[in-house]
Amino acid sequence: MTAQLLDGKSIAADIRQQIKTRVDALLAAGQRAPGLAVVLVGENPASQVYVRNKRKACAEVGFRSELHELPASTTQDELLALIDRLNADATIDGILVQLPLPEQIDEALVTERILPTKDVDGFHPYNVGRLVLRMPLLRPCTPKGVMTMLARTGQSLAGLDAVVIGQSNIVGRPMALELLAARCTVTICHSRTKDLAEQVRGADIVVAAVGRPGFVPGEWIKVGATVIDVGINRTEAGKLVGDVDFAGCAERAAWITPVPGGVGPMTIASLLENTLQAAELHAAG
Ligand SMILES: Nc1nc2c(c(=O)[nH]1)N[C@@H](CN(C=O)c1ccc(C(=O)N[C@@H](CCC(=O)O)C(=O)O)cc1)CN2
Repeated sequence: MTAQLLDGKSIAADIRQQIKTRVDALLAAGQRAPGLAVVLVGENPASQVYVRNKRKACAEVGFRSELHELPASTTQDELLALIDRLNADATIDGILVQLPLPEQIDEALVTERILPTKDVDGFHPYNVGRLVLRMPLLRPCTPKGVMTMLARTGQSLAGLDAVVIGQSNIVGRPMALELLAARCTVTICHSRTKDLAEQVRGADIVVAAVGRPGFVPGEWIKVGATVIDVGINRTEAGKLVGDVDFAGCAERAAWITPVPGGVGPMTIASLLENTLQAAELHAAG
């Protein structure tokens, strides 16, 4: 079997086109463009790429975005003060603080400072709590993008066995909640999981989000499974690779996401959807 590609780049382009159409309608109705504030602390090269890609996508769909670049030496209080100002800014519908943050800053404290209705990353406990309680509002971008990709396969997820490898707050844990809400039977695997290969071998859907290049070999994949690779690993040669052995997994899977060009672009597309949703929430008062 050679897997069908879940082409995140083209799915994200479709979503951007739909959003641009909705923004054009807002503008035609005399409303302002949605506004996104992007906060970047430090000089992490990967974060600089992601922030640039996010703002480029904003421009393409007609959002207004503003970049707040702070030095790596920024104190926690300085960052919290900026967030307070952005929370109070009525022209800002969404606020995102690019992660990771320098070690002197508590990411959880920063995340909780963002108004839940401006939390377009969906990381605030309020928004995660709503996901737990099946009352989703603003959903974490990467898991939301994965669900959009899974919908494109046309398969019903109800009753499927899903294995999520990785338990991070921004991917693994909310990913498991999204799959549970879609009525999958979900297993979250992590560094202490016994016999990981056996867990994966039983999965109809495998989401790899461990940050280890080529971690999931093809021999672990059930024939006909769907493989979602969230990994973004840069090799010594500077090549981007995912968390799965793509060639090996593609021989057995029915569907697979590429890296690059898979989940990454969908993360940004979901951010745009969240920002438009936040703008509509704010316009509704
Ligand atoms: N505040 C946030 N920080 C981080 C998030 C997040 O959702 N919110 N997620 C990740 C990084 N991330 C978003 O910021 C992200 C990663 C990758 C891509 C992407 O488009 N990747 C491309 C390749 C890009 C490249 O050339 O390196 C692809 O996979 O095709 C977008 C967003 C951690 N931080």
